[in-house]
Amino acid sequence: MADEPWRLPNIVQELAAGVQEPPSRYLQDLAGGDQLAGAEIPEPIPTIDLGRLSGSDGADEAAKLRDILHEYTLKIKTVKNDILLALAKLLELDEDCLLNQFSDRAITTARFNYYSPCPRPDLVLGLKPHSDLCALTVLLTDKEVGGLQVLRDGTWYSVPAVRDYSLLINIGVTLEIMTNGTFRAPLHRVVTNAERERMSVAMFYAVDGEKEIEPVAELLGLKQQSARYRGIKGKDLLIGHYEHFSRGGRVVDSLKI
Ligand SMILES: O=C(O)CCC(=O)C(=O)O
Ligand SMILES: [Fe+2]
Repeated sequence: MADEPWRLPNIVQELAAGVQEPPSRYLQDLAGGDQLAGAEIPEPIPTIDLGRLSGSDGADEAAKLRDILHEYTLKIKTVKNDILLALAKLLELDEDCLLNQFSDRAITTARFNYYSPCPRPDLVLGLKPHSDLCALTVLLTDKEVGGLQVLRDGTWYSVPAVRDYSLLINIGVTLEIMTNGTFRAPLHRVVTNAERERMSVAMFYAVDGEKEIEPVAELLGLKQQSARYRGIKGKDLLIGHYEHFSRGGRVVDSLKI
C-alpha cells in the first residue's frame, strides 16, 4: 500500500504521530475567519494548513499533492457535469437545467478522509450519520476496506469495497431541494474497522453561497408540482447544516413545507 501515489505523504503522518496538540506553526488562525461551524462545536478543531509545510521537506510533497489534486479535480468535474446532465434528462427537463444552477462562483471542496484502525468499532463511528450538504458528492472509495453505510427504511446497508478505485456518487441536500424531493439525499455514516485503516476522497459540488436554493422552476411548471421545500441561500443552508449535524438531525427536514 505504501507505494500508492495518493497516500498521505509521510511527513504528515510523522507530524501527527505521538502529538497531542498539532504544533501551532502548522495551524490556521481561525480568529475572525469564516468557520461557520465554530460556534456549534464544543471545542475548536485545529485546522492544519498544508501550505505551511513550505520551507520544510514537505514542500515537495505539498506541491505534488496540489498538482495531483488539480488534475483529479479537472477529470472529476466532467463526471459531475455528465451526471447532472443525465439527471436533468431523467426528469425530462432541459439537459443543462441542473448544470446551469452552478455559476462560476460555485464552491467545490475536496475532503480527504482518513479512518485509523479502531479497537472498539462497536463503540466508535468513523463519521456520524449525515446527509451531504452539497448538490453532488463524487467519492473515491478505499479499494480494500469498506465502512460506508447507507440508511434505507431503518436499516443500515454496507457499501462493499470494490477492487480497483471506484467512484461513488451521492446526492446531496442541495439537489434534493432543487429536484423538489425527486432525488433524495441519503443518510449515511462510516463505521470503523478494528484492524485496517481506511481512506476516501470526497469532492463536494456545492452552489454559490449567495444563490437561492429552491425547487427548479422548470420542474414545478412541467409537473405542476407545488414546492415541497422552502428556498434558502447557499450560505444559510451551510449554517443550518452544521446546527442540525451537531444535534444529529438533517437540515433538509426543517425546510420541508
Ligand atoms: O468515507 C466515506 O466513505 C464517506 C465520507 C463521507 O460521507 C463524507 O466525507 O461526507
Ligand atoms: Fe458524506
